[in-house]
Amino acid sequence: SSCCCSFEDYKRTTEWLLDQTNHRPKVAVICGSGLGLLADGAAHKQTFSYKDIPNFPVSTVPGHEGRLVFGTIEDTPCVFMQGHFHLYEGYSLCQVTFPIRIFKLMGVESVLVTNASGGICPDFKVGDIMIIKDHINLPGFAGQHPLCGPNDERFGIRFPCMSDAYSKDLRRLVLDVGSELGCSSFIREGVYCMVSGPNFETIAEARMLLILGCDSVGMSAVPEVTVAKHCGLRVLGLSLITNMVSLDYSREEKVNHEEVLQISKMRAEVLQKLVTTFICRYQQQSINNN
Ligand SMILES: O=P(O)(O)O[C@H]1O[C@H](CO)[C@@H](O)[C@H]1O
Ligand SMILES: Nc1nc2[nH]cnc2c(=O)[nH]1
Repeated sequence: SSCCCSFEDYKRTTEWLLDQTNHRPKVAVICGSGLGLLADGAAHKQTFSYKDIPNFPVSTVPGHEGRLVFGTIEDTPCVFMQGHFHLYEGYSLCQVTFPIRIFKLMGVESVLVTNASGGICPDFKVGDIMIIKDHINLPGFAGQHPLCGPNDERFGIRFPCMSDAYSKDLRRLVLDVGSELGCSSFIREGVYCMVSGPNFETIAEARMLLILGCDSVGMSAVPEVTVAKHCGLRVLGLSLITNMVSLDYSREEKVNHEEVLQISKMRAEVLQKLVTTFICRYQQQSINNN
C-alpha cells in the first residue's frame, strides 16, 4: 500500500483551498460517524463539498456528510471534516489520510479526531466518551500502514515515534473541561484498536481484543493520527462508545450501523459542548508545544 499522492497533489489542493477561503485554521476537527453536528457551534462558516475539492475523496458511508467546514469557535479558526474516509470504502490509506497533510500545509497545529466505537472494556457503558490514550494499529501490523512507501522528508521522518501520539497536555485539558461541564461520570480514558472492517467483530475476535488490552474498537482514526503525528501535529482523540461489543456467546444483541448512528446523534450535543469548550480553553491557554 504505497502512497498514491505526490507532494504536488497535496500542494495543489492546499493552494486551491487557500485561494477559496480567507480562513486560516489552527485546529482541525474530524467528525466521526453521526457526529457532523460538531461543526454547528462554529461561526462565520464557509462550506465545501468534498466532491468540489481537487483530489479529495468523497464520503460513501451514511452518517458522513462529505463536507469541509471552515469557521471560528470564539477566536479560534477551525476546520471541520463532516465525514472522513475508511479503508473499507476501498480507499488507500494515502487517500484516507489525504486531508491531514492538507491541514498541515494550511497551518493547522492540532487535530481533534472523533469517532464511534464499540466498547470492549467491561466497565464501559453505551454513551461514554473515551479519551484515546493510545492505540493499536492492527492493519498496520499487517502492512496496511499509511506511511508505507517512500518517505517524504518534507512531512516527517522515516521512523516516527508513536509512544506519545496522543498529547498529554491536550488529554489533561479535555479532562479538566469535562469535569467543569459535569461530564466526569461518563468520560473515560482508554486504548482504541483499529480494525479494517467493514464487518463488526466476531465474539472470538472481541475476546482476543480484550486480552490484547483494547478498551474499544473501530474502523478509523489510527491512520489519520499516525499521519498527523508523523508531520508534527498535536493530536487529541475522542471516541464515543456507541455499543458494547459482545464478548459472550449467550448475548442476543446484534450491533448494526443504524444503532451506531442513533447513539452518536443522541450524544452529539454533549460532545459538541465538550469540543467547543475544549477549543476555547485551548486558545486561552495557547498550549504551544507538547
Ligand atoms: O469511525 P467512525 O467513522 O466514526 O465510525 C465507526 O462506525 C462505523 C460502523 O458503524 C465505522 O465507520 C466505524 O469506524
Ligand atoms: N469495529 C467496530 N467498529 C465500530 N464502530 C462502532 N461500533 C463498532 C464496533 O462495535 N466495532
